[in-house]
Amino acid sequence: MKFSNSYSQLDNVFYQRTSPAQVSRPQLLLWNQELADQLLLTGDFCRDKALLAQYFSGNRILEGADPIAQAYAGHQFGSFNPQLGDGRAHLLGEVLSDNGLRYDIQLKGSGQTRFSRQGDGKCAIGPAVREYIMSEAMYALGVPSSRCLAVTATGDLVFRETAKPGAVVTRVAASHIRVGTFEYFAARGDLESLEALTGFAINRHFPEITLNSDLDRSQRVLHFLSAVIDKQITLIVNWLRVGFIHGVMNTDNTAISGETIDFGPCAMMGIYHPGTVFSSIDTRGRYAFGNQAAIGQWNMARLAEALLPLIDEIPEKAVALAEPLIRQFSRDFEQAYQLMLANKLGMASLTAQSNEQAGGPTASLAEDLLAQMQEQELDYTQTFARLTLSLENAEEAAKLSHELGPWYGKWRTLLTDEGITADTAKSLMADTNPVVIPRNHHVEAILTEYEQSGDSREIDDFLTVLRTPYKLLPQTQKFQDLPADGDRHYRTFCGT
Ligand SMILES: Nc1ncnc2c1ncn2[C@@H]1O[C@H](COP(=O)(O)OP(=O)(O)OP(=O)(O)O)[C@@H](O)[C@H]1O
Ligand SMILES: [Mg+2]
Repeated sequence: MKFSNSYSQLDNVFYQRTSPAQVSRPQLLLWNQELADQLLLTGDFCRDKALLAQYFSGNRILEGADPIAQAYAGHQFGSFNPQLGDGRAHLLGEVLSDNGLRYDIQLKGSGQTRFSRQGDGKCAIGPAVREYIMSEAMYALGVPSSRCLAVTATGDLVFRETAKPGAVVTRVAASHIRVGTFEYFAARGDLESLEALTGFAINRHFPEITLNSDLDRSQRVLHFLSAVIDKQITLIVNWLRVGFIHGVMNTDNTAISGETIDFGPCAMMGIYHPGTVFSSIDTRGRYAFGNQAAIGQWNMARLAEALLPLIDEIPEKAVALAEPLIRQFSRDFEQAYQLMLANKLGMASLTAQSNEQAGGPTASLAEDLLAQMQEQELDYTQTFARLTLSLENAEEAAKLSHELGPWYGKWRTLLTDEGITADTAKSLMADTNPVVIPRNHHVEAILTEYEQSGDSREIDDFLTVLRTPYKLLPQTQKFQDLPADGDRHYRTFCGT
């Protein structure tokens, strides 16, 4: 593994240089060979589980790594906390992947740092394995996401409500720069670091902005903000496409790269309802399924605020330049969201009328379906998968026509009117509507079983199914049945 360490070459206000904690008995629990191959991780040590456990528990440091804990701040449930940072994570460095892109390799659960506050710096096996499963599922679903290379048991206990076995999860992401990283320097009035961070983030994620020599500083920063907003829109539209609820969309959990990070209290929506919330601490539903776009926009407004001093020295002027980009979020999101729903219904673009006016036939057809799903308490994933199937299966079509009433006929008529054949619609829908999601009750059952038996075969089976979410495998059904209680009693917790 060949590291570069561009982040740790920034000024030391950006991080604390610190080593992961030593652990008692490291044991490799999960290893992601496909990801290792993509990261061009070769060499004998990759075949030596004991050695991998040493490296990915933090007991040994890979050659060339320069471990740091990154500083960041963040708005948590709307309140600003100026001092967060990696309280239980160590960034080892960056590697070049087979796609020519640079990825961070970070250990999480790897011990205390200067940013730990009251925390123990650790992670239990359950949340570590959960992050591995959920992030791999998201990646396979085609949703921008951080991924996991490994989960390593530490052999040490972690004290939560009870004593639990500890683990270190190795996370891979395009970077770990968060909206909260910008807020950290803005709140301190450290404009020099803010500018350095912005330059770093632009080089790393949007090099085309650096290459455009026509832009002055203000324009570069505005282009950057706009590019981050576009990525957030794409991310959230994808979450809504597959029924993902992040659960803790604080600005410290919002990556500039536009990837899903921090899988602490996340969950999947079964029965469609925009108010769906599973996180035990989200008592007011701030991060409910249907609120995610509005929160995404709110988070982008926090990023814009942090960037204001780089946009113009005169605050009013800076606001006047940044504000239209934040307002544009709503329009761009709506467009992307409606297009995504159209795709879920087999239409590659919004119909001509929908493009001209909000509430055109495609948009209202989709809205009507969602309203009906909500009222009839239908499963989101299953309903779209059944609609897909119904295009080639008359029996399914008859059933749906009965269950959904006139809506079904209206949809088929619109497809015909738009000149879209059943085959064309079906192939688009099959690529847009997953038949497999990491259903909450299965994720929990698998984690419980694993914590009791230590046998990872069931996890492997589950992952095999999750890795082909648009295809039914013989063993798929086993992991796709619906929970008896419709997830009404399901709760998630931050993995702290
Ligand atoms: N057990 C812990 N020990 C020390 N710090 C912690 C612990 N758990 C969380 N924190 C810190 O609390 C803050 C918020 O935690 P949060 O649950 O959002 O993040 P996380 O799951 O630790 O990490 P990430 O966002 O990197 O996935 C972060 O600064 C995090 O480092
Ligand atoms: Mg976090």
